[in-house]
Amino acid sequence: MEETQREFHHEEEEEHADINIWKYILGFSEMAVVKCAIDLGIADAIERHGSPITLSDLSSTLGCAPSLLYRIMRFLMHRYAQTPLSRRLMRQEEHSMAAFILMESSPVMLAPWLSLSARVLANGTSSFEKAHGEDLWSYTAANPDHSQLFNEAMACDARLVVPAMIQGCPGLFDGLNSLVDVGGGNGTTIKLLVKACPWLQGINFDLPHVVSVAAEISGVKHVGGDMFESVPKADAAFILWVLHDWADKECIQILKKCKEAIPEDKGKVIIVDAVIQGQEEMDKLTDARLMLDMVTMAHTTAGKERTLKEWGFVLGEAGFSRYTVKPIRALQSVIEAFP
Ligand SMILES: C[S@@+](CC[C@H](N)C(=O)[O-])C[C@H]1O[C@@H](n2cnc3c(N)ncnc32)[C@H](O)[C@@H]1O
Repeated sequence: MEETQREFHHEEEEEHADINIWKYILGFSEMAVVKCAIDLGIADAIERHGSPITLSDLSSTLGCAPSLLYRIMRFLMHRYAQTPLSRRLMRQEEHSMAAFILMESSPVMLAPWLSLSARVLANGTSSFEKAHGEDLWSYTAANPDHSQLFNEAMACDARLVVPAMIQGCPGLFDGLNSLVDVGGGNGTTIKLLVKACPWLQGINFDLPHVVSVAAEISGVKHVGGDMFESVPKADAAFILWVLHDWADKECIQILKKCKEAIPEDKGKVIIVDAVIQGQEEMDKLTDARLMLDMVTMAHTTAGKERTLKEWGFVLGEAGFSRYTVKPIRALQSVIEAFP
């Protein structure tokens, strides 16, 4: 009996392998076709049409062959309900993720994936540097087009995270008069925060080449600089999706600079970053967080997604006396750290 069960289990595992190996081999097509759909403007054309559209109308609107478009649509329809998810592929939409997909599927960001194994073997040589000869931040400084694409991609995420944070952490910004967003990109995050909490004076702090081209935002001052040297003073420092780009040593240095920027008695640092959970705490976004960790491995020099224990370590080393962690409806959690 036991032998039969073991055989059955083995057969099941083999079948699982037969199916899933194709997901590994062909999985890339998923992002590539989604990019193709954005490039063609499929979701935008359907939205403009205002009601379900026939294949022939859609293909003539887009100016492409119906037979090829049919196969693209068959793939997308098979995968995605043509509702909130497909709307995220529109370029101009509140929850659009088009820029994020275009950034991740750009040749610049795809090239480092090809040398991921070399990085793992060499234990440290960055795949991005191997592909481009410099790290991501030097590359964006020298390539304004890529910098713009990168900042627009980050802004897509900010538009999802900020409402999730405000809903999931009521009172997070109460009692603060000023807030500095460290590594704030083009200022989308602080713009949304100041809009939601109009009593806040906002500072958007990022590298000079990023803030010098950022659009003016009412209630927000753009400041260029280097977070490893100093961070502009404010009642609280906010840092979204920045610390995961760095190794522990750099992460501790950035946190120390954030701590210096806030009042010792009533200041706080608000970190918004992923927390990698243990087996028993897995949720619907666990897989996406593990994928994100692979992205940080491919695209940053020594960044990583951290477990709770790893967050505790860097916060302790940076001199924070206590911290709280709150999951929100996003890839990231909110960590409040107090001096
Ligand atoms: C992954 S992006 C996050 C952007 C933004 N916080 C968001 O999530 O929308 C990391 C940001 O850190 C900035 N950055 C990198 N090195 C920096 C430095 N030394 N000083 C200040 N900002 C830096 C980059 O320019 C980039 O905007």
